[in-house]
Amino acid sequence: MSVVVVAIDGPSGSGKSSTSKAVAEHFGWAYLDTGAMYRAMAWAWLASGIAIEDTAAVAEMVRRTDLQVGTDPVAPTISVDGTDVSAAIREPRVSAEVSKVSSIQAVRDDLIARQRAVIAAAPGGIVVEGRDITTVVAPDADVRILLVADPQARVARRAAELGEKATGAEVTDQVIRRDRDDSRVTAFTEAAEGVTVIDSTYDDLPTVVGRVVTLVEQTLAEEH
Ligand SMILES: Nc1ncnc2c1ncn2[C@@H]1O[C@H](COP(=O)(O)OP(=O)(O)OP(=O)(O)O)[C@@H](O)[C@H]1O
Ligand SMILES: Nc1ccn([C@H]2C[C@H](O)[C@@H](COP(=O)(O)O)O2)c(=O)n1
Repeated sequence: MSVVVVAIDGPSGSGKSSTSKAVAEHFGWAYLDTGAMYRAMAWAWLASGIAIEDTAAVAEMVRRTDLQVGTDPVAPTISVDGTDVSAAIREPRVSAEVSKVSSIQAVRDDLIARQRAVIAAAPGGIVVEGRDITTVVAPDADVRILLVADPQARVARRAAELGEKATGAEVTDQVIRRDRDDSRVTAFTEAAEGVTVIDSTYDDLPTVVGRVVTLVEQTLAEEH
């Protein structure tokens, strides 16, 4: 039996992680946060002392790094060479630097191969979220969604989530500047052909989850 793949892309703060986890949990499927993989490699790079300009050395470090990703949507985990970095990769210092690492093509090639291996090994189904899932990682996914929201809503959500852990300037940087940098290497600002756009600006999380679940159910019913 083949794996059901739901691919969700979108800008920072549009709700990809929250929505994907809830949809995966609803169906009893796995969940893959590809952004966490880039964050984990950025965390490793920050500890390495390698100059970012030496892209070959950064890519080699990534190639040698053991990355373990847990795909339980209720308790996703991620570790680098045996160290649990689940909390550390969310720190503002990682958010501020991750785009430098994720914009190195050799790093992307390495992580995309690992992402495809996780997808292929998923039992039953998997919800995969990121920036290039609908276009590069899994363009043949059963369901492909671009989850968007207005920049003001995304900044407000991130600010509420981080509270005193980040200043207003850091929040704006994490959302607006990061999207600008990330969109140079991944195409998540426009929906590719066959991708369904879901706008979460005015809908709360349960409503958005319900829309995705309905879309998945309709698509699977049409496939059979
Ligand atoms: N539909 C929604 N309405 C209101 N708040 C939401 C909604 N969806 C998600 N949120 C909240 O917005 C914040 C960002 O959501 P989430 O982390 O899922 O976004 P994301 O797209 O995965 O972001 P990033 O790509 O930066 O990791 C979280 O605090 C989450 O609880
Ligand atoms: N498929 C992906 C997923 C993520 N990235 C990059 C871009 C983001 O700035 C960074 C962290 O992702 P987030 O945790 O905010 O979703 O990783 C990418 O290039 N491709």
